[in-house]
Amino acid sequence: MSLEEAKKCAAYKAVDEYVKDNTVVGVGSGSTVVYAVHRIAERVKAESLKLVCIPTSFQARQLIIEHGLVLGDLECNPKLDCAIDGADEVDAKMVLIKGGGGCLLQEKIVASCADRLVVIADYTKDSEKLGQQYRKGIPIEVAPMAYVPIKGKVEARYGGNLKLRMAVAKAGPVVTDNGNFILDWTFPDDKEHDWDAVNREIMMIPGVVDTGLFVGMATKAYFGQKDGTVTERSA
Ligand SMILES: O=C[C@H](O)[C@H](O)[C@H](O)COP(=O)(O)O
Repeated sequence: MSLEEAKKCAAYKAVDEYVKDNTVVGVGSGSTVVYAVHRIAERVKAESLKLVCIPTSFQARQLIIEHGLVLGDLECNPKLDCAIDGADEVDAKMVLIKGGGGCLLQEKIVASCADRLVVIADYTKDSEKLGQQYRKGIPIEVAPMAYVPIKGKVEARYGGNLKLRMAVAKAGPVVTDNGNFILDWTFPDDKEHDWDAVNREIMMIPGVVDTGLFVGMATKAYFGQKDGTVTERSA
């Protein structure tokens, strides 16, 4: 079974178990979420579900519109029943790295408004420790004018290396949906990190908009496996 099939199995299971009638659902970003939106649309049609979908990115907004789902926002729907989102890595304590696709800020805001954050991923995201499989580092969204001082401060405090994420089909850096830059922090993996404390400290640096560390947010994770089964982890 392909990696895409594994993503699909996890996404379908999460949608089937968590999306209920008359609820407000957060729609995450990335490649795995595409399968979740397909499944939500199938169920809305088959079961006449009444849902309002809150996007976490331009991509998610497009997916909601393309599938004919009801698009909402936090202004009208500040409380969500659940948010379904992908992750770049999930550790044994359900700490997540997110933002590989640059969408961490809106994802974290939407997840913080949801009763539950449900993660959907394939088996390559399931790790004992962060950094075990995802080697691109922890994304940190920053105000463009502050990227050099932030890089220096995080490297001086924690070590490792922060790299400005560069665009692929554009000259210069990636600019997020919110007009910011992303620094990818490859952190030293020779020691244990208290990710809650690290996240709080980095968030205090002026110019840091948010980090891709999601600590104490996810309540459930579904990992699609090579054989088509889905394993689960709860917080
Ligand atoms: O910025 C992107 C998001 O945090 C994604 O949810 C994350 O990168 C996982 O994406 P994918 O499902 O494509 O692996």
